[in-house]
Amino acid sequence: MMELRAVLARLLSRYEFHVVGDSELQYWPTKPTTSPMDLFMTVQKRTSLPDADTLMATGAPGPNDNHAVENLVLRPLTHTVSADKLPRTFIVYGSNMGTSEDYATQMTEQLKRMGFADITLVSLNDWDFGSMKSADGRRSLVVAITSTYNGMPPDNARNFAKLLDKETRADILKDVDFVLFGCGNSLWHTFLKFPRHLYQRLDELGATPLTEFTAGDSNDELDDEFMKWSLQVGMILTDHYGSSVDAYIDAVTDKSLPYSLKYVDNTPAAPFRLSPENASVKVNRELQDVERSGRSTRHIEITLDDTSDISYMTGDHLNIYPVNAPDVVREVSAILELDLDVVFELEQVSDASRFAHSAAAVIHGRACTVADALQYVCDWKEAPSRELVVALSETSGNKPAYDLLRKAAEDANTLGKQSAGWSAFTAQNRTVLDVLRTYAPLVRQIPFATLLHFVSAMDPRRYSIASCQSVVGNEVHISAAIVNDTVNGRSYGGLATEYLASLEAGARVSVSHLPAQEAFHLPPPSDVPVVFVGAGTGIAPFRGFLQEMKHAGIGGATMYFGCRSPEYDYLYKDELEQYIQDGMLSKLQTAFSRVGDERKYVQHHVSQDSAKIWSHLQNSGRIYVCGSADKLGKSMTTAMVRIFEEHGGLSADEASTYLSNLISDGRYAQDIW
Ligand SMILES: Cc1cc2nc3c(=O)[nH]c(=O)nc-3n(C[C@H](O)[C@H](O)[C@H](O)COP(=O)(O)O)c2cc1C
Repeated sequence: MMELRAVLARLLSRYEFHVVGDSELQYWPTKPTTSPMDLFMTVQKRTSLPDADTLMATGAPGPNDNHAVENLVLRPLTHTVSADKLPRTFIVYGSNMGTSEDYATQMTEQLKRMGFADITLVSLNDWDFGSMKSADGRRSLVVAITSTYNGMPPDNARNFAKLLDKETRADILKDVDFVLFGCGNSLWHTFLKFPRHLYQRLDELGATPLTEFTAGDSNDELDDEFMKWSLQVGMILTDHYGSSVDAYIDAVTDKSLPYSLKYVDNTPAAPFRLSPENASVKVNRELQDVERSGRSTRHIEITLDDTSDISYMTGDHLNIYPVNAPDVVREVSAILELDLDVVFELEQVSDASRFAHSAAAVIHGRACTVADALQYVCDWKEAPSRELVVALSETSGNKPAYDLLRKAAEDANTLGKQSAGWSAFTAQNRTVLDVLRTYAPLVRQIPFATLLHFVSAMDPRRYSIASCQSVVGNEVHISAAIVNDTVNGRSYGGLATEYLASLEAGARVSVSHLPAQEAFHLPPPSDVPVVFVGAGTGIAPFRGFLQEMKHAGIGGATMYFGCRSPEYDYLYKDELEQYIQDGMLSKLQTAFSRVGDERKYVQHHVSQDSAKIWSHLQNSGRIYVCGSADKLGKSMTTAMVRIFEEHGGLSADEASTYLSNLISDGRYAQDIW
């Protein structure tokens, strides 16, 4: 796809395109900006070039009068603007889990290579947007990339968002052009809420959007959408500011690799870990009757080192840094024919990286053994990247045995990841490890540094904390559902959960603490009643809340808990029944989905209790929901909207707004994934 765009850019800089006829263009309804229907053009070699400076000064149309074409024409090379004439650029991001930050780093690299010299990369909180008004009328460019959490800004954008909303000077950003990419997940009721809000506020404060609002969905092909957007933005900026077309083409097609590998003699001073080992496993026990359920959920108690400096609130999250199993490490080293004890360093030889979160980017700067790289850094269980598949296909020659691989690479480059070729390939090669196994001879032709560049570093996995620190002291408890899918006769264990399941008492682990959103904590003791709704391991934070309530001597909570059967996966049954005896729970409603003919889920019970739920909310009550976004989060949203329609006499729209207001007031708090 990148190559096609680059070819397009070259064509546009060398030829004039004129649309035949003057009727208004119609677009395919599903792609209203990118896919025109029945578009016919004449093509002529450029003989005279439009004057870029005149165009920029007057905004006058170029030699192509047709609007659709005018928007696409890239300025010719002879009028390339020097770096100091290009705008000062702020690449600003809001990100909790690193995706938007990663994309912002990639945009920084792309823009640098396009010739933009004055670039500042900062989180939204660190961006001083109040000082953007220019003294000399020179324009600035803002490239904003942000996610959203429960419809709110990410943590490193929260303070910024408060200032932005307070800002009343309508022209404060009048010297600013901006482009924005939103990251979200369509499973959330508040899909892309903050990125949309940011786009609107930047516009209201006088900034000029250079593209329409664009976003991706992490429940779909987020990376693909970002890639398309970054290429489109590159073209638009080249056109708008007159930067070099060739530099743009080089920036988006440069395949030079950023790292070279050097083997070194000395053993690294310290083992290579993404985060230091700072805790030990105390207990790791099964919560289900595995024989009957066929599934496993582990209750894990972790003792924090005194030096770990972790203090948490009930309802917060714990990050666990996964470690690859020793047999995977041995297998990968055998495939790569690498000695595990060898020590290497990576040297940066170019800034061409589009993978800020690659294993190579993380290792770069420190000596590392092959063993540590394979065990503690590389994510062998992630889906293969397009770049890895393309690199392998380039070494595959014409052998028919590699047809599937070549077709995948070709389709991914031209049609994207929805294409038949890519889908057929990933159906058989779900993980990088699968690819290494299937294409071992090709993998060995790729330098190790290149492989490290195409494989991500393992992300920590986040678990809801299932304990209250006032009760358990220097411990932290979690409940982990162990993922184990079988596809094509192969077993695919979850990266972190398979690791967690394997941990024995005494095992050392790396953990860190993540605060939950403000609303997902218990209200002050004297305050309002609470309702907990959870399914499966969604019970975890409520176990912590109930410990806290007992510790504080508070009672009266209502709990809806869903699982399959009281016989085999009723997690923490004894503890919950004890909380009823002790009065922390005044009502415990269970929903069993595999008992009897009728499948019952928690939302059905919540709907049945609609009058109570409505009156609970009228009495300033709070509702907490924890479980899968797809299954529980969505159906609870539907159930709540119906309750508001029925008891509040609200229309569907009003009921949705009512729910949104409860969420922003922190009275309907969700911890869903
Ligand atoms: C606890 C939690 C809450 C989330 N809330 C929302 C939301 O309200 N709306 C949305 O569109 N996406 C939501 N998401 C999805 C993230 O915004 C999405 O995964 C995004 O790509 C993360 O980007 P980041 O790594 O830059 O933070 C949520 C994800 C989590 C884990």
